[in-house]
Amino acid sequence: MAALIEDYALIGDMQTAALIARDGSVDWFCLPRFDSPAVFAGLLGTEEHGFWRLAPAGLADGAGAATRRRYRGDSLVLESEWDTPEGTVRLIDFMPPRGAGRGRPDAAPCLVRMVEGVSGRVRMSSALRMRFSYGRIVPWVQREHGPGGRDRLVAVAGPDALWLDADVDTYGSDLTTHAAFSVGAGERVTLTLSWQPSHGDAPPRPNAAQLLADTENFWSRWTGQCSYSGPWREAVVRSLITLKALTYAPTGGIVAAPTTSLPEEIGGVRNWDYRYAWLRDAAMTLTALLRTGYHEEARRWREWLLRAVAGDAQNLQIMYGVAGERELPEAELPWLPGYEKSGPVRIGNGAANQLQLDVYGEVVDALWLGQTSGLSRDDSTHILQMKLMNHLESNWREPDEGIWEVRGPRRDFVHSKVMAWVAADRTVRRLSRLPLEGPVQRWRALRDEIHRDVCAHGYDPERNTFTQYYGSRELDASLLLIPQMGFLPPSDPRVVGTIEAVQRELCDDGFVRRYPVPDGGSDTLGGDGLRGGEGVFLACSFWLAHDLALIGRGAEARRLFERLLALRTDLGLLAEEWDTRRGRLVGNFPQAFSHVPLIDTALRLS
Ligand SMILES: OC[C@H]1O[C@H](O[C@H]2O[C@H](CO)[C@@H](O)[C@H](O)[C@H]2O)[C@H](O)[C@@H](O)[C@@H]1O
Repeated sequence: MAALIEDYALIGDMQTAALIARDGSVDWFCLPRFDSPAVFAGLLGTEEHGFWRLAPAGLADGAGAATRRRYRGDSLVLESEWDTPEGTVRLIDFMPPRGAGRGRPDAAPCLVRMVEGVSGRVRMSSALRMRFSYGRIVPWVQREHGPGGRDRLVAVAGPDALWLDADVDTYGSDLTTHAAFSVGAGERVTLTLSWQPSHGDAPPRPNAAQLLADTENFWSRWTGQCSYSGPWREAVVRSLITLKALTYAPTGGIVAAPTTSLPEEIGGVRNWDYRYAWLRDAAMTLTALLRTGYHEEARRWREWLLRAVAGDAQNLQIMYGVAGERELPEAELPWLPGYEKSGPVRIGNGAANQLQLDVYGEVVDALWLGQTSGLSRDDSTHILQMKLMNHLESNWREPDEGIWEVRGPRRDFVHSKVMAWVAADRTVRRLSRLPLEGPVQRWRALRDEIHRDVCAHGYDPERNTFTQYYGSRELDASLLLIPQMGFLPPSDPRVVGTIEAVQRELCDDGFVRRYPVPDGGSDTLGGDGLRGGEGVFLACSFWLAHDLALIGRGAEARRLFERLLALRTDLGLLAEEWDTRRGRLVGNFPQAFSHVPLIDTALRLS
């Protein structure tokens, strides 16, 4: 059975990622890209769907969890240690970056597992069960004899080949590759798994010690660029590392999370594939990176955006594949039972074809921040921005699926209109600086018209709150972004009224739900077109802390922020949601959309 979501560690090479449980089991690993089929899908099924466990042998059932674990400094190199009756042993897990610009863009993706003896002599056991195509295909495994008895195993299934290099003997049984060995103090045993297309040549044998040094150097150079030195720095830097890990290095695209179908409710149906580049999530990520000194990522994402949108700027999609792919058909994988039986497991994402008008605002806002943060001026970006604005001018009155990607009827979501205002506002500001580049009067008129429309139709004067959509009485946590986006000042009574209404109606244990949903476990259809409930939404809870600070309730804001920080795992990671009843993280993991507002709120509070 898979571990608790909070028990997983993330390692990655900025093209894909792996999740490793406390007991040393890699239960999720897609190769060669984030959105490729998984070779270890035990996370969403059983051990039959693939895993690689490396841990001390002979520990009693249930006693397999590492005694302690941490990332080595500000890096994605994971260190797990077990104190056993035989002695202490350390396992170092990492993936060396192979991205463009670091000399080895085509290097084979590689998972390195190094076992180091700390004291005594500890018997170790490795069980490697490769199941390609999300746990469905047992590969054909062969031994290749190498010089000096250094054999390699190669596992082939269709287009994929995985090469296992081990310092110790391996043997096969139960369609699984095993190794049993021991390490004494000061000894090191390494096992590596490298992916290659099956038609390609054998990848070189990894030099693990060199790769470890390169990987640690990479992360220390990268985190060394961080300009943030305020309070909660450790949490901010870990969030930045996580966001960087979710960036697809060859193109600059950013995935929302490295997983699919971790449920928003244990046992529920709200299970989605997040291994794609949402414009909304990526734009927000960019603003967090820009504010903490990371300009190169912003420049590369801007180029990614231009390429992804190129050719069809009128039909902007709300998400793309990491290389800009448009077709992301949603399908179910019936052979996977789902995380703790939360089915269906889905790949692809039908939300790609939705209309979500807010993305225009998020994208133009990120471009604006880039412009004001010193990113070089770029004509193509300006042309794109004008095309987006032309489209928005004719379409902002349309009902849409909104920020939460509802699968119910389209509505005039207030947040979508507010973000349309943001797009017009940032365009006015840009053209006020560069008057020759466009018709500032036209965009000013549009901006003011949207503002009047939202205030007339999206605000309920009786209850003194903005509402979820025009004509509704319901609330929506995305309204918390109104003051953060500058639509109205924090001191405006309508803003304060909305924040207080969200606190009254959407809070659960002080954390914020996105909007009202049926009770957990219920079979009732919610307003979002889905059955069942979900946890409190961490991004929205950070937004509340941010707003409280904006309206001068700093102590309350800090208390909420600290409570949210306490929900992070021991390794500083956050999923999308929190189940207040079970006290567990739920939803895809780790989730950029949770780490971004963590950074924004820390910046605001500091
Ligand atoms: O709950 C319905 C929708 O949930 C997902 O969307 C959520 O995640 C996105 C990525 O982080 C985020 O941009 C969006 O605002 C969230 O609501 C899912 O991907 C959708 O397909 C689904 O309809």
